[in-house]
Amino acid sequence: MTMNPTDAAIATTRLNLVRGDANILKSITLDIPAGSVVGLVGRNGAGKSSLLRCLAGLIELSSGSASLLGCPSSNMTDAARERLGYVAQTPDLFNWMRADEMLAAIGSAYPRWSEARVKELAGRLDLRIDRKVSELSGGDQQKLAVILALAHDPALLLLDEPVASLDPLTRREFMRALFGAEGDDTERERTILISSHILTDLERVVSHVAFMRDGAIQLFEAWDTLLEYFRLQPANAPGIPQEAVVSTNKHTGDRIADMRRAAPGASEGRTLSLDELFVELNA
Ligand SMILES: Nc1ncnc2c1ncn2[C@@H]1O[C@H](COP(=O)(O)OP(=O)(O)OP(=O)(O)O)[C@@H](O)[C@H]1O
Repeated sequence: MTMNPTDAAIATTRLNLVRGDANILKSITLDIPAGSVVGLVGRNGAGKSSLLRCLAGLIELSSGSASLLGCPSSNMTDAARERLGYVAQTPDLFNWMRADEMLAAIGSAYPRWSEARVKELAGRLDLRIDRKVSELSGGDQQKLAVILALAHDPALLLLDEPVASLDPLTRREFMRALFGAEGDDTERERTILISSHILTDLERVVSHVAFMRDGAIQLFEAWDTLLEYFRLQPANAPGIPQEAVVSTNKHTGDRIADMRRAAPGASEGRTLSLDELFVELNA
C-alpha cells in the first residue's frame, strides 16, 4: 500500500486521555501528512509520551479517534503494524537474551526485516550485538531499541526521546541514519514523529513542529513557516494586532507574533531558533 504524499499518515480527532481525575491529553486534533518529519516538543509532563503511546495503540483513548496509515490505532491490522516502528522512552527489552538473539526473535515477525540493515545500523551506531542485553549500557540499550524499530524499514516511525542517552557522536550518526539521504524511495516516503528535548538536533531535520503544553497541542506548524513568520516582538512594538499574537511572555511582556497577521509597516521583529521559540511559548 503506497500512500499519496497528500494523505495523512497520522490523523487524530478530539483525542482525549483521562486517568482518574487527570485529563492527560485534551482534545488533540492533528493531521500529519505522509512524508513529514514532525518534532514533538514540550516541557516535562506536557503529554508527549502519552500521545505517542496512544498512537502506537499501547493505551486506549478515553474518547476521540486516532488513525495511523489509514488504520484506527485501537485496531491496527497486521499489515499496518508491520509498517510501524516505535521506540519507547524506556525500551522494553529481552534482558535474558543476547542482542543478536533478540534482533532475530523480533525480526522473524517482520517480512520486510533486513539483516543487512541491522548490520549497517549496528556499525553506524557502534553497537556490539553479540553481548547480553542486560549487560549493555543505558545508551547501548537505546541503540538496540532504535535498531529494532528501524530494521524493517517502517513507513511510520514514532520515536519517544530516542537520543536522550546517546553521546553526541552517536546522536549525530543516529540522525544521519534516520534522515540521511540514502537514495531509496521508502526513505523519502517515511513519516516520523519524534519527541526530543534536544532542539538544536531537531531543527536541522524537521519539516513540522508540534508544541505541546498541559496535554494540548499549543501550536502545529511547518518549520519553514515558523522561521519565516513567527517573530519576537517587544511589548510596545507597533502594528501587532491581538489576532497576530501567538503568545505573550508573562515576565518580559515580549510577544510572539504571526507576521502574516501583522499590520502593513509593522516592525519585522526577530527570527527565533527552535530553542528560543520553545522558551517564549512556555514563559
Ligand atoms: N498512568 C497515569 N496516571 C495518571 N497520570 C499519568 C499517567 N501517566 C502519565 N501521567 C501524567 O500525564 C502527564 C503527561 O505525562 P507524559 O509522560 O506523557 O509527559 P511527557 O511530555 O512525555 O514528559 P517528559 O518530557 O518528562 O518525558 C504527566 O503529568 C504525568 O504525570
